[in-house]
Amino acid sequence: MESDSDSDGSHVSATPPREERPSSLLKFKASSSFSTKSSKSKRRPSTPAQPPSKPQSTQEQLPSNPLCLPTLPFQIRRPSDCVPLPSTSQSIEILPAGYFSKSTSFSRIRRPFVNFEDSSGIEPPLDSVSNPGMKNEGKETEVERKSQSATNIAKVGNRHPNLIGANAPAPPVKLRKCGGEGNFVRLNMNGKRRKFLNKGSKKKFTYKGRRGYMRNRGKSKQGGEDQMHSVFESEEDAFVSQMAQKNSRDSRGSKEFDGKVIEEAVSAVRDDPSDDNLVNLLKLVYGYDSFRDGQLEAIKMVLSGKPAMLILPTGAGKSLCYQLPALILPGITLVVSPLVALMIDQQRQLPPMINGGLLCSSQTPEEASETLKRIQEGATKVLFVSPERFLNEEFLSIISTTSTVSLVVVDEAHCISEWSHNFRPSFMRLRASLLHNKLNASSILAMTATATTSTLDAIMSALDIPFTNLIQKTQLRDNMQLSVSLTRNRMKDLLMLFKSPPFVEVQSIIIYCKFQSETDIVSRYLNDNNISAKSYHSGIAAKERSYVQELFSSNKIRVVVATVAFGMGLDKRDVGAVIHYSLPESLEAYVQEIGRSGRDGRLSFCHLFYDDETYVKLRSLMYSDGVDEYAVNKFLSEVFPADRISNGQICSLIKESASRRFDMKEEVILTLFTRLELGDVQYLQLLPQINATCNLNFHKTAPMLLAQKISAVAAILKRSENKQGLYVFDVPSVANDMGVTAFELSNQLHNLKLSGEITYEMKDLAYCYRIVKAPTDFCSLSADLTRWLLEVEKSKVRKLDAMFNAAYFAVNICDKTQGCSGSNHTPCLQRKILDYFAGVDNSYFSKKMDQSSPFLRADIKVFLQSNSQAKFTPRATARIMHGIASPAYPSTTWSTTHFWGRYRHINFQVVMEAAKEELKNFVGKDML
Ligand SMILES: Nc1ncnc2c1ncn2[C@@H]1O[C@H](COP(=O)(O)OP(=O)(O)OP(=O)(O)O)[C@@H](O)[C@H]1O
Repeated sequence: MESDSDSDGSHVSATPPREERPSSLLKFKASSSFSTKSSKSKRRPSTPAQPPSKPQSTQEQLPSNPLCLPTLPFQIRRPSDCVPLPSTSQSIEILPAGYFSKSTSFSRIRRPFVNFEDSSGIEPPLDSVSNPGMKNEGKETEVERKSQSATNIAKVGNRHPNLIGANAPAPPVKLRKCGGEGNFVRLNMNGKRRKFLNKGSKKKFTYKGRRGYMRNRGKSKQGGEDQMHSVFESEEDAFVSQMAQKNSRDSRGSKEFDGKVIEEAVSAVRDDPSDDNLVNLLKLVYGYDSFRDGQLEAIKMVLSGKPAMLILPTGAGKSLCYQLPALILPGITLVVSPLVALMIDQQRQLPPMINGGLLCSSQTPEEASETLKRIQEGATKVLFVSPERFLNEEFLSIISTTSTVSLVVVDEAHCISEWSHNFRPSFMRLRASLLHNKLNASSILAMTATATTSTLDAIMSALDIPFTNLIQKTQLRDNMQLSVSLTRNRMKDLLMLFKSPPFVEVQSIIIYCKFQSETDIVSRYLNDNNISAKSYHSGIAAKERSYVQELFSSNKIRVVVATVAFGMGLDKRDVGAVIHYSLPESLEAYVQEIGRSGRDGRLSFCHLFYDDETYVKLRSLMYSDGVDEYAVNKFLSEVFPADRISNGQICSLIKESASRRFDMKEEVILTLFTRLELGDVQYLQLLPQINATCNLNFHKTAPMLLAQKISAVAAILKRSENKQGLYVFDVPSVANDMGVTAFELSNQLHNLKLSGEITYEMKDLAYCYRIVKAPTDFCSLSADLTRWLLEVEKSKVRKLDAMFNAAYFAVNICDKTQGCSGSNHTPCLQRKILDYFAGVDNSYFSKKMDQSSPFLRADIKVFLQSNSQAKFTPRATARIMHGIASPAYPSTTWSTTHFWGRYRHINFQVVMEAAKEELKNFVGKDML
């Protein structure tokens, strides 16, 4: 995305020197502030060079197309081509109740706020407190820091009360001496409740140290960019493991509580779930005097067995809404969460009398079986489980046969919806039918802080939650002061922000950047200016990340400069400011990220820098997941191979190579699979991913002799190729021949290995699925799937546009009659955010991208001619013109072309259309 050099034959360009910025954007008031730095000046001089090394052409690697794949490198579809297969801006007054508290935080600021629109408005740094963090960084004790922080906050204006609810600040939790074992209500194997034997024995509760959870997988994200999913389970690593171990060591070991008193309070609630009894239990368990807004309502709904949808702001206390019911309900509570780090954090925060467990795919088999054993023993009251694990047949059967599932909690429930900012295909597979039929779950609770109306619809219909059971409070806390400024020089402006009130006085700050490289540069710059900072992103070694988080959590460093990889699951209560160095990708992401601040209820400060160049770059990136019909068709033809389709057949698709062949990210492939499983017609059933290729070696008995005795060996010999003495075969194919599952075949191989007959190695991680009903009309199916994916892509672009619009509005359009002043735009940003969540269209600004360029077609032509050895689709060509890497066209190969990212400022769709026209001409000419 970043690179741009002249190095291939395509240096002969029809284009004059590149425009330095999107020209149409310049027409707008705000756009006068584009970075004046010429990107061209950074480029190497144009030298005739070799064309980029030949890419792995997606088409060349395909098997002959049994369906309607064209011979052209792109597809022009006509219905007759398809051969069916045989039968196989609102006013503040209308805002929701509770939107603004009577004492809104922004109205309490007494000091003038730094104004980035008018530098004359910037207050000089206060001499005495010019940068308290600078003096003793890493040396102050926590007490000193806290007292200084309190003084500083007081200097800024006032100590802000906890505005999240109507509650007074929470008193410290006082836990009494234990009168029983940790989990005073246990399940036996029948799922029935039984009391502890040592009830009332006054035995001191200690939390047993738990084993590490995850193996070190230390992967770094390709491309230097941390998308939200980069920190999800598939990429969890040693950091998570370390945190898990640390948490299990230090979370609960020293706490004590009076189990008998709590047990009595629980019994009282069971008999009569009145407000008084619940508040009494709240006090005993947490030490809090009252529930926050929405908590009591949600808890009562869950206790009454009704499915509930809960929308509360970040840091408002959603976790308590399942923790307390978990204590009261007889069975186990399952919490499905998208992020292992989040699960670990939530497990750590469980009160000591609630025994927690964790299950995720990155655990070792030993760790997972230990957790399962504890569940079977009834020793686990709340189980945090990743969706991948949750959907595993084995898990479902263990849970349903050994436990009573009282409650299933879907945390970050927006991940269920493809219209959310953070869609997870595995979440989409969580459905009410599954939860009820397979688990017999008594109750369901879905929770999120960020859901638009369409996301909400999707969640509630997937989980069968009626709208009467929606508990929705405002999606914003009002103790966050929101400011925004257009930046010409982000680095300089950032430093200025740090030197100005109120930021100069804030002790704990997170800066969010889009790219990993930015985090390193910014943190170095801050350190050079005596502000202690560390960078954090998924490319940093796990140990180092863990260390950075610890330094930050213990206030030994003032600033963490991070990508989105940091923060989810972070409940550091005293983060006083969040600065967005780059525009977030959506208002949902913005709300989540600023929600890391002010969790102690005090006023926090959130500043957003925006500039048009970053917006244009991000807008390009929104097209990196999209696919077109040509690719979907290829995908379908491999998933349902014409020669091998039979219902019930188990098949596999190797992830890495498929991703390159279809030029689709693995996540997109999984999304398609999910859609084929859960759409109107169920075409397939997804099975757990497996290593699909087996390399096997015989040791004791000759293969033919062994085959006479063992049917698995006979089946293997039939299907395998001999490669340098090794028998290489596809595991699902052999399993199909034998009429067993791949899992059963693996068990047989394992036994043969134990007997010394064979050794083997499994590789090539693959999606595994059972064909339920092969589609009869591939063409209309691929058209439907493509339409859906394009809608999802458009929705992502609209989200970014809405984010940009909000920032643009604040800086350029806001008339400051509603309480905004200087760069402080809390009222208007809050309104924009709430409008957005309520479904009010914010996308008026999206049309401002350039719609064309006189040189575009000519440049595409030159590009195609100079890379005639490769085959392109219109989308692949447009991606290169936008500088977007994809599995089949990686940046390592293609960023060397002169055209890489050259037309980023032109609407992607326009570039794609132009590419389509040129490809038609190009291929046509070639054929003459
Ligand atoms: N009734 C209450 N009174 C005082 N403090 C509370 C209350 N309920 C929860 N809290 C505290 O609020 C903090 C945030 O809670 P929690 O982590 O559950 O928030 P959340 O809504 O899940 O936030 P996020 O969406 O950001 O994960 C915790 O430290 C918790 O102890």
